[in-house]
Amino acid sequence: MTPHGLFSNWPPPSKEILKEWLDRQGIIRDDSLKIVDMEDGDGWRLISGRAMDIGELICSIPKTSILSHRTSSLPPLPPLPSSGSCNEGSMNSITILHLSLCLLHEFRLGERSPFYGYLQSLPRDIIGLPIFWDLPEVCDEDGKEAKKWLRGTGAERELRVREEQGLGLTDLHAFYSHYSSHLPPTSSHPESSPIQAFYHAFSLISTRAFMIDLYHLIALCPFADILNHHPTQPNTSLSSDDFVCHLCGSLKTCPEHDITNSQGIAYRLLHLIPRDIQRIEDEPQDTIELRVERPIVKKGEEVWNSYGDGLSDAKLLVEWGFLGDEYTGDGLVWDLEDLHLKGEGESEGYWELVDQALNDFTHQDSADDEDEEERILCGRNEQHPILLNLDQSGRISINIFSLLWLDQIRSRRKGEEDLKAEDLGLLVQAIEQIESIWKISIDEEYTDYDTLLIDDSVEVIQQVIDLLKKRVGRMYRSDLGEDELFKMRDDLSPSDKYQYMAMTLSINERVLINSTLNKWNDLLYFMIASS
Ligand SMILES: C[S@@+](CC[C@H](N)C(=O)[O-])C[C@H]1O[C@@H](n2cnc3c(N)ncnc32)[C@H](O)[C@@H]1O
Repeated sequence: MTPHGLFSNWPPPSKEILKEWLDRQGIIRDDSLKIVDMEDGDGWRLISGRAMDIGELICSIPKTSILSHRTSSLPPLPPLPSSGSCNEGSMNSITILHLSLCLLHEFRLGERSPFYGYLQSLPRDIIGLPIFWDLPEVCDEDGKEAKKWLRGTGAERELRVREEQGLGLTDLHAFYSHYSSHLPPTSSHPESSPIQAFYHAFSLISTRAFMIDLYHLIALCPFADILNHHPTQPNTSLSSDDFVCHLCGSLKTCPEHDITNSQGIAYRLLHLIPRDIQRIEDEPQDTIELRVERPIVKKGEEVWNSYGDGLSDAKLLVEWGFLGDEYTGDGLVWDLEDLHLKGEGESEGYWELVDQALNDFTHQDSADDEDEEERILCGRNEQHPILLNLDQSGRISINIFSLLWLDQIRSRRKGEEDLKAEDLGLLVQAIEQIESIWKISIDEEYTDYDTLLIDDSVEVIQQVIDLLKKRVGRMYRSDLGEDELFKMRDDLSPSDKYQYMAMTLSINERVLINSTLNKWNDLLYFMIASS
């Protein structure tokens, strides 16, 4: 049993109690939707009893029924003694930790919580997120072994990012040791709860809370949180008007807090077309909706949500505790330190140079370009233009190549000369040249190519190869081949579920890196042999 001390007298989760509670809250659901058990018996999912077309309503949830720090009865928190810097990351972490405390408070209230009908439906054990894998009392020996397999993977990086944002295990401890005495005693919990109770609440917030609006910030959305995530073909996503009054949460113009225009409409609504403003002003209540988007829902099949676009397996594992079956996301990501460019690459001037060179250079992914998958470099990521990654198709980002190439020019000149405008022109030529040599090498047509820039490019190719080798070399049991690893994973006992996920992630990343390494080695060999 999970040692959090919660739910000792609670009957098992009941779908009926949940449905009655949802009805009382005015949460509207399509009649054909059915809550059923997950195939492995661990949790629930949603099935549709009929085909549903695009635009049809799956559910509508009044914001009064969501569980946020605004709707919880936990008294407002006093400030942390030293909240340090108040950047976006730390605000985000405080919001998550605060809502975890609110949820724990509601659990401690038990049947006296107005959310009881919903709370009783939630998982009773701590969700085994990787942040807890080192704790045998939460994740047994399986977690400890699994943690080793995360070494060098994207999940290790995601865990580091979470720590930098103030969501590491030590942050959970610091927050809870400061605020646990702030939890009011309840009839079933007159004493403070152990840290494991806070872990449990945190694991539920990490895996189930959604961003709602400027007033509630993040919240648990009953019923909407039954939907599982589909990485590539979700049927729906949660929609909430987030531009509410941040003081009272009103979506329609609020006479008390809003600054209005001459027609009495709040400025925060003026980005909308008049028809939508009218709809908002006339609506009796503000709701969160899930509607069928693309593709349509099929009869008898699961209705899938999207927890976010392009979420990588590493992120899904760290924040939601599972792996998707399909590869999405940015692939493998490097930092400037990994490229030994921390100093230079961090300076804006350096990125400006790369930007200047690449801005006019069209090497963006385009669906109608048949050769796209055959390239050795991938274009810049629209959302993160300075991302240093290896994409899921085994292409190194043009940013990595560019930074290494400029660095190669600088080191050839031994720092005696700054980079010049002509160098940017040469960089673009080098990119085009690498692509065309790669194409010649795979087409096996031994055509002549211009050998200008070859020496520098060969150096850069060596560095890309080193970068990839180093990444695999850092992984746990990097001495083992892919076949041995697959066998080891498939021989695991069914109870070693964390090891299974961690090994799967680690093996998938190795397969991607090794296939990319083969391509760059082939390219290097071809260039040396044909020059
Ligand atoms: C918002 S809840 C969804 C409801 C969940 N099935 C339940 O019964 O509690 C998110 C959790 O569901 C599970 N989940 C969601 N999508 C999944 C998927 N595609 N495959 C496996 N598990 C998934 C993960 O455990 C995740 O942390």
